[in-house]
Amino acid sequence: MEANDRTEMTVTWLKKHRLIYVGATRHPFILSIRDGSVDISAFKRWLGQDYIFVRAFVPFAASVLLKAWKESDDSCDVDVILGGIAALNDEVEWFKKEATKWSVALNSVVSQKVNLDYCRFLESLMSPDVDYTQAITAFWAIETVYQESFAHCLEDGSKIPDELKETCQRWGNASFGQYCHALQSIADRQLKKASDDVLAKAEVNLLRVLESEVEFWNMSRGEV
Ligand SMILES: Cc1ncc(CNC=O)c(N)n1
Repeated sequence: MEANDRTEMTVTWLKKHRLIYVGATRHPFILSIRDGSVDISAFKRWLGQDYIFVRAFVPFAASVLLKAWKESDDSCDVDVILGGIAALNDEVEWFKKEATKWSVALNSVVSQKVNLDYCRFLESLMSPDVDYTQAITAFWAIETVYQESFAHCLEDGSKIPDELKETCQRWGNASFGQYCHALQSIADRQLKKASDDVLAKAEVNLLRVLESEVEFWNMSRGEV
């Protein structure tokens, strides 16, 4: 590959940073859901913390939508992102229902440091100084880690406990996969025409997302 080949930048980056990507998408927590050995207290911790994260992810998604509307040459981007926001609306309700099922009191969950740091990072990406290319690349990466992780749980040979199937289906289903691919195409199109400076920043942000996702799973297992 030529050093300046910008075709499918996201694919190039995921190859380059494969170890951390695999760390985020094949984490022991995910593997334990897949093989049925998951510690239920870890699952409940994840549920409470992820609800806090998702609530911060909603305004981030809204900021990406705003940037798409202002900066994108293709009005379809707004539709893709709006679809993501609609899914988030369902997701917030799902978390409430799921929390009741597992007796997790969402309003008394205290955000852990890893989660606070990740939410603060999201907030930094909401700044108007961060351009659409950087924002959409981070957005794609965040959604894709969950899609890849939970889709792996659903692959052949899995022994997911019945009561966790819905969780895996939420992010592992085919239509969420298509949505992630649509985000990836948008990110690749934007990265192709970005300045070297924006490209460098987008890659740093991608690494930050992948590291944060690994830490989020570690936290869920009670390891931080
Ligand atoms: C920590 C984390 N990363 C990604 C997602 C998936 N995006 C929205 O739901 C999520 N829920 N939580």
